[in-house]
Amino acid sequence: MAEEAKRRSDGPEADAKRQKSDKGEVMSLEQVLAKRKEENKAPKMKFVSKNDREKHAQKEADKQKADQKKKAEEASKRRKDFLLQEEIERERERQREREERERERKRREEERQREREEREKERLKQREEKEGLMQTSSLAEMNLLKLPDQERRERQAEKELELIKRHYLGMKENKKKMQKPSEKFRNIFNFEWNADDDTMRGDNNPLYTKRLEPQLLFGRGYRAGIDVREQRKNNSFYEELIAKRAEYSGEDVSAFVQPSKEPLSFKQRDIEDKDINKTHWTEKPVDDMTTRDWRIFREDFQIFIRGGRVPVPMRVWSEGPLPWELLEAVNKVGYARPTPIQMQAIPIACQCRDLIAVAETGSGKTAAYVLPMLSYVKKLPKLDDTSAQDGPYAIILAPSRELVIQIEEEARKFAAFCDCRMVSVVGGRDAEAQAFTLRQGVEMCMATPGRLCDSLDKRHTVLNQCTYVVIDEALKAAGAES
Ligand SMILES: Nc1ncnc2c1ncn2[C@@H]1O[C@H](COP(=O)(O)OP(=O)(O)OP(=O)(O)O)[C@@H](O)[C@H]1O
Repeated sequence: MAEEAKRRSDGPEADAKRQKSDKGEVMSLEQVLAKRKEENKAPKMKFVSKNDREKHAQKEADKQKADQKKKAEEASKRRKDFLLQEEIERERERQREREERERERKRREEERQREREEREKERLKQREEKEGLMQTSSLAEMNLLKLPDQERRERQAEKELELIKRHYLGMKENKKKMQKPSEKFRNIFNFEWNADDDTMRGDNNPLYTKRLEPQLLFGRGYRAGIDVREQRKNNSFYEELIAKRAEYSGEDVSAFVQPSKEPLSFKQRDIEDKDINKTHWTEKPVDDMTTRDWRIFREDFQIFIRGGRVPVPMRVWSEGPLPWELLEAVNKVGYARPTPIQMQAIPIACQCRDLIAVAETGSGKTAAYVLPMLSYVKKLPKLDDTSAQDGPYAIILAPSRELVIQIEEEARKFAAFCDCRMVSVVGGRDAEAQAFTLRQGVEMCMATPGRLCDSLDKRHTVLNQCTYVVIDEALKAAGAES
């Protein structure tokens, strides 16, 4: 553009000169002017209809699209070629590795084969040497080395035949006798004592005239360390004692003498057992219940026990250890049968044994510990003005006020029948009234741990004679305290 502008500004003369220098010939001024006029002539305007313009635009767009498509195809082809090339390269690499591995395997195989062959050779060599040695030694053994060949072969065959016979016909070989060390040294320490030299014979010593025998009938007449059943067969300790007693005092002792039982045979015992086991526990009186029946009973009610000498459960209230007043109370309250926890826990608790009982909610745990507690308290002397100062006989601890009140309600159902007084010591109630009742004297006290400690601190009561403690929801109660 800058060149064009310069050319125009220079004028026709400079232009003519340039033309001349360009082509090697000089143009006339007119020619230059004509040419410039020609060049400066405005381009001829041409009318293009809208349709044509649209067609043109469409053509342009198609062209562009085709170009783009072509470019995309080319790029895709290039990419495919590239990937193909890469894949080929990779395959070549893999092939190379395979060949390498194969070569390595072959080399190792050859090496192993060589080693094997060497070992085999070595073994053969050793065997040959050994056989040679053996042959020489066996020949030497038979004194055949110096013999001529024919004779040696005959002797060797004889020897072989003898060996075969010994092996297959079981001919005995005289083994060399070995002497045991104990036999060897037996005769070394041989004390030649005279029988008269034995001082233990005690011909003269009065100590040994009567040998000491263990006191068989000491205590109950059994010797320790010897089977008791065996001893019992021969022992008449009690019979002798009873006979002596009868002789001495002239008493009738027939009641003490037990008729000896003839032991039953296993078969008889089986028959008896079967007869007893035929009846179900529901049809048996309590005295006929066997250990097996009690086991079935516990299984039926899902009672699981731990501990030693656990008393049998009560099947019905009347079979239990509760006094008649409490049985009447239970009847009045309307508890027809004991629940499983009551069946097992009441007989244990009535023996005043420590007990941990676990049962689901609403299974009658409260009655299971309240009834034995009432039974225990009932047997103790009634509290008077003096003994009331030593506090209650029994306490029940529960973690919450609501539970204590619930326990009190349950206990009151039965307490009236055995004239037992009780109080619940909980928060939210008149503390003075509770202290007053405690001082008046109560056999049973239900309390939350916190409030009971409070009462003890304030000297409302003491626990000088409390020997029966129940902790309901023990885990929670412990948690509440801590
Ligand atoms: N032998 C029984 N026969 C019929 N009802 C019973 C018997 N024993 C207890 N019950 C009743 O069963 C209900 C639940 O008893 P209880 O509150 O003692 O159960 P629980 O196991 O102590 O429950 P929780 O775990 O909530 O303290 C009470 O209403 C009680 O009167």
